[in-house]
Amino acid sequence: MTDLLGTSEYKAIAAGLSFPTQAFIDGGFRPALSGKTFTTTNPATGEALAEIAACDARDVDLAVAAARAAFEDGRWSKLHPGERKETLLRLAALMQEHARDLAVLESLDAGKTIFDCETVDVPETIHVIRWHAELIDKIYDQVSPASASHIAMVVREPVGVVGLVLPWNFPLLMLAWKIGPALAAGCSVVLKPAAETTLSTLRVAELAAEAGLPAGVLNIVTGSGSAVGEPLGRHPDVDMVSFTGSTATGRRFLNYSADSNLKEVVLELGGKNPCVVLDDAEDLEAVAAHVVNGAFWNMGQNCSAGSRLIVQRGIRDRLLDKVRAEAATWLVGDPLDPAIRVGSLVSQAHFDKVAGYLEAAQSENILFGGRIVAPGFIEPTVVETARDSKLAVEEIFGPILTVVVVDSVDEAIAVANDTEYGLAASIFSANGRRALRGARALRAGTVTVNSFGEGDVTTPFGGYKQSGFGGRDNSIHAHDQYTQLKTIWIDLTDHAAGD
Ligand SMILES: NC(=O)C1=CN([C@@H]2O[C@H](COP(=O)(O)OP(=O)(O)OC[C@H]3O[C@@H](n4cnc5c(N)ncnc54)[C@H](OP(=O)(O)O)[C@@H]3O)[C@@H](O)[C@H]2O)C=CC1
Ligand SMILES: CCCCCC/C=C/C(=O)O
Repeated sequence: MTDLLGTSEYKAIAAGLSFPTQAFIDGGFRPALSGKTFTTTNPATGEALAEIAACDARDVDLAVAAARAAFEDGRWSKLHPGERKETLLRLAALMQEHARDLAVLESLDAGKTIFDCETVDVPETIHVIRWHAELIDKIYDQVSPASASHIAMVVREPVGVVGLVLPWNFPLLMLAWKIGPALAAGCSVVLKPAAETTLSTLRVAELAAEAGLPAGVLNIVTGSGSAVGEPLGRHPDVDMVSFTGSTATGRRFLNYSADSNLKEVVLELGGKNPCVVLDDAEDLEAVAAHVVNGAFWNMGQNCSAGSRLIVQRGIRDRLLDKVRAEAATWLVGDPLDPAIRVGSLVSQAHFDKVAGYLEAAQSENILFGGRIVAPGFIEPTVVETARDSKLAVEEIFGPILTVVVVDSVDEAIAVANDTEYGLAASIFSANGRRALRGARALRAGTVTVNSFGEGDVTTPFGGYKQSGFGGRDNSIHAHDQYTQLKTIWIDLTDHAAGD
């Protein structure tokens, strides 16, 4: 467990931080070709943090060309897997050395609490990079059951140049979920961080260079979705794109692919994830802790947030008392105060969007919270509502939990599945058989029983329905995104000898 510092010590670290602000292309930091920049701010204070290179399609072209050259000459793609592993382990070690600075940088840039950055985002990011590094020299290819006169091999090859487009809610962790397997597999990467949360990504690029990652293998093109994300999605020399973000933007990437070179597209999209509590659930304090964590962790800015509580009527009152008590312990305030669990929403624009939902909640039955604490800061809010209300149906991506009361297990599952999304779900019951039947009936990529969570790096993460498709992040299956299968048939017949 990380030893946390005091707020003043974190502020002192923040004041002394240094970090790159230019795009990272072909092994070096450089301004946008246009010379333009954009300002990134600390959403918790509104203060400007840095001017960052505002790249466009011409910078994307440069980065893709660098990635292509690196891929084709094999400086990374053809290295022995064990050598790639050593480089990635050096990167993980450097990130560990600079873990505290990375945590503070992430907190400043995204409004995330230092508590989460120190205890989850940064340690988990390092763990994920290490895990994929360790995996890569342990994956074997296959020999198929062909006849005695043939050998048929099935070998994995890196896909080539991959475009990775990241969201702003877990900037470091999503970077690790994507570059971990992509680099381990031998691909070259052109990565676009979300404009709001670029700084930690650039710092990792700096550390990657220090770790010995060859030039051109990891390129970071900074800028907006329209100026950088779209040209990357449309680029004819990008072999695949792995995207995490909204369903609307994911849809665009399919169009970009269809309109360009039919690049592979892997989408990890939104969610409106149900948390089903059946009336035989036990230890309601523990259940409430999971419910509150699922709904309010990272200010609810989590595609797998348990944002819909579906509770059987018989247990409603007792559970909601516990949920209220638990939510009251989630203090809202300065993200650099380690006692704080609810920091700032990521940006003014996102705050405005969530505040709109809070406004809509005022005409519903608010059970807890419901206030804007300060610009950017919304207190955890629990609101009872109809199953088809706007609040219960749309992805809010903020600290607002909806509660829908049901009368039976079948109704609970029906309400849970009545959504266009299918990323994650939870079910709570003391009866193992009921819980497992429910787990099988819930249409979601990850279902947790008597807990909330996304699993860990060992288990695949991705969605059913409009929560995404094309592959999974995390686990050995993540490598499927970044490799393709080649069949090599060898005919052993010696025609000259007649056998
Ligand atoms: N699944 C998840 O984890 C996430 C879901 N969301 C959901 O999406 C909502 C909107 O958030 P938002 O930031 O707008 O999410 P987006 O899906 O728009 O952003 C995700 C990434 O895509 C980029 N992008 C945006 N527009 C385009 C485009 N036209 N072409 C190519 N790339 C593009 C963004 O760039 P840039 O931001 O720099 O412009 C960012 O890097 C949230 O309120 C939430 O509901 C948001 C983030 C993560
Ligand atoms: C420690 C696991 C954290 C998982 C966060 C998953 C979020 C994904 C997303 O929002 O895209």
